[in-house]
Amino acid sequence: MTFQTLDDLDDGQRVLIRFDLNSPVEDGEVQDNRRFARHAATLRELVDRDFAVAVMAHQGRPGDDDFVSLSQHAEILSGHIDSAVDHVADTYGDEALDAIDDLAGGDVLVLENTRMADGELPEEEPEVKADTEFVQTLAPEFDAYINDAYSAAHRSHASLVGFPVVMDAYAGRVMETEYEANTSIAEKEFDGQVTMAMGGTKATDVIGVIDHIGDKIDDFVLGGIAGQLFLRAQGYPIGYDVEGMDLFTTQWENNQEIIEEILDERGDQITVASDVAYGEDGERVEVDVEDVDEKGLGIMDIGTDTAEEYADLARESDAVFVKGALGVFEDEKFATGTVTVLEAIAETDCFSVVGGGDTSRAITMYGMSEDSFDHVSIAGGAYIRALTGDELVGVEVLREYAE
Ligand SMILES: Nc1ncnc2c1ncn2[C@@H]1O[C@H](COP(=O)(O)OP(=O)(O)OP(=O)(O)O)[C@@H](O)[C@H]1O
Ligand SMILES: O=C(O)[C@H](O)COP(=O)(O)O
Repeated sequence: MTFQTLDDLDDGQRVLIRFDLNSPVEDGEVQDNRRFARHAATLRELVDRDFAVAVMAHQGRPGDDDFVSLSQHAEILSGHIDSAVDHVADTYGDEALDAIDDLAGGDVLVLENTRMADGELPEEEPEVKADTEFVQTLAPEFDAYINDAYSAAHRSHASLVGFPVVMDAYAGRVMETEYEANTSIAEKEFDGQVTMAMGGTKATDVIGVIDHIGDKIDDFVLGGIAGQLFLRAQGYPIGYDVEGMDLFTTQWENNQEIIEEILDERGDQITVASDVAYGEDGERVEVDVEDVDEKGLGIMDIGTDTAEEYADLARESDAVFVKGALGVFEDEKFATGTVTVLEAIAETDCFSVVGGGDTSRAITMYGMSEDSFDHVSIAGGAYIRALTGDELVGVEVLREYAE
């Protein structure tokens, strides 16, 4: 059985919804991003359908600089739905309960950062989370619980898994679309070539994907840190820490064995860069990997020939999945790899999914339209798990307790 959605819910009820509004915080300011826009669409529907809505979400992790209140998140959401969104600086205490009591149809209230609530952390079984005072106090205040936080659904925290055990639970619109698109790799049959372009800084994630779904993908084309580690494994003096960039040593130590295994068993499915780009005197310089003779090069992008080669492969593909940028696209000099491949995917009518919070930013930054892709995921860790076929506990509990 699958989960229930907003189509199964009668209008005008009192609902408790979980969003994932976890965002970059710069100098104390929460940065607006795609997560707000996506959840705002769900929220707009709930307001239009006259629901009284309380929102739960987390921001950062305890102890980190970005572990802040959700007051700014409420303001940003309000801007997106163009109607009032209140905030209460309490998670489930008296102040929160009073504010919930005052909610009428069409009202929206954002509760305080769920990770400030006793019982939200650590990760435990849904039935254990359901027994927390947090869940036991809030659940009776509402007719239904909605989980829209697909990108946090790999976490077994109270606000994500506890409520479906004790009350009617539904998937929100973001949960529904993300789930469908991200599991497509496991569930869809593609007629022709299936390509996966991967890069970014989290090489361990990328390598895990290759290891898990090698049978479903014809070609992996690599850039970013993972791409350089594969070049290192092939004997090139590439993929070593340079001053100011210590992304390689630990990820190499943790993955050397598996990279060598992958190259042994699936070498013909792996394509790495034949040329790369680095910075010198503020300029982009390109070099063939065969001509790199020192370990100290700070490689920031795949080269132009490689980018064209990857783009050609994308154009020939029936489906393309992307995780992680192929270069440091935030600097225009080093955006060639990422943008050339994304533009090729956007222009062809292959089935395409682009995942990863940072990577999906390149689409907006370089003037591409989200509509040119079948799906642009706002999830990082959850996207990876879905691609590898791993279950997401937040989704499983919605299914398990569906009526
Ligand atoms: N050669 C490189 N050196 C350093 N950083 C790189 C390189 N290539 C790509 N990156 C960086 O990788 C980042 C994106 O990768 P990341 O691993 O964070 O993946 P994501 O999937 O987009 O995000 P998340 O998993 O956090 O949602 C970009 O910000 C880009 O600058
Ligand atoms: O931003 C994310 O990937 C999700 O909100 C999960 O956050 P977490 O990694 O701090 O649990």
